[in-house]
Amino acid sequence: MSKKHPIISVTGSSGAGTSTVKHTFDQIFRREGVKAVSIEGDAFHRFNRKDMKAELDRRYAEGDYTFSHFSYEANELAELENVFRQYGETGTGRTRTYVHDNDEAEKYGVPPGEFTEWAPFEDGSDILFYEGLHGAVVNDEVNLPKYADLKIGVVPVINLEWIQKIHRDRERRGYTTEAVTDTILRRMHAYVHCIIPQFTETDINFQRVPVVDTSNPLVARWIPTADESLVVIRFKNPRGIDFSYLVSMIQGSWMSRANSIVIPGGKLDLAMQLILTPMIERLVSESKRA
Ligand SMILES: Nc1ncnc2c1ncn2[C@@H]1O[C@H](COP(=O)(O)OP(=O)(O)OP(=O)(O)O)[C@@H](O)[C@H]1O
Ligand SMILES: O=C(CO)[C@H](O)[C@H](O)COP(=O)(O)O
Repeated sequence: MSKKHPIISVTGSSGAGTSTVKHTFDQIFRREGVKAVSIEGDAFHRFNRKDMKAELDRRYAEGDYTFSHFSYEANELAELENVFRQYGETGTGRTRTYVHDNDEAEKYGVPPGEFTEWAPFEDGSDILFYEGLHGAVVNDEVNLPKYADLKIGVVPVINLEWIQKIHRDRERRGYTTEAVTDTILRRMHAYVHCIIPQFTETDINFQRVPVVDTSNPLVARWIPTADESLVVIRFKNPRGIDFSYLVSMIQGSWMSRANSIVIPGGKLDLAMQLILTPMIERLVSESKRA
């Protein structure tokens, strides 16, 4: 953790909604005059698309069916930890972009499935914002929560997460439902061993829960809307959280546990603003005094 150069990490599985949550953070940063530099977690994939397929084929041939983009070994996590550590110490660092589709290819001038060159963060930032798969990994090699000052989990219930991923990958990345289903299945081992353990490290988890039937996520005609869902917001350390204020400000919310508040899905943006704005303000004001 760093008082001088704070880091916020937002972790979620593929399709969980971390990019969507980033929009809310960007609104808070803009309103609070916070200059944030950001990392899109796929930048730290170890392989480009072609090499990843070759690696998958190699491992399958050896009988290893557990490898995927979720796996630790498929990502440069030691490099990510170095970036976190360097940013915490100096406010500098670097990142790149993994290009997923033709729209991004046009934007970055790099073909889909390839990386842009590494580039330094802009100078003079107040915060480093990470969103991706591995923002709170603790394993034998790295301890990312040690460097992140605020750790957020975006963890929709799994049927909803699959619906979101299927719709997003179909509409924005050109994959078929069958291809996305195969990807979900292939990633299951690493999902259990590499992704979900992070959500006990995170300070706050936002878990969207549909209140409509999602029994067969493979045939859902649309992603359950905000009004078709609730959100469970769990705080790892509830001390200091003014729950009575939150319940009074968020119409239709209630406490489900001493560390968890449940809100209507349509109030997620408001809840994030109410909860995160003071936390971000405190990180930045403390960094200015450090
Ligand atoms: N709170 C929400 N309400 C409704 N739809 C949502 C919500 N969050 C995410 N989605 C939808 O789910 C899909 C996946 O969201 P998003 O792209 O943010 O996921 P992601 O975690 O960034 O995925 P990846 O890590 O693979 O890039 C998108 O179609 C998005 O519009
Ligand atoms: O979204 C991802 C993980 O969250 C991966 O970056 C993505 O699936 C890799 O893309 P592709 O296999 O299409 O090159």
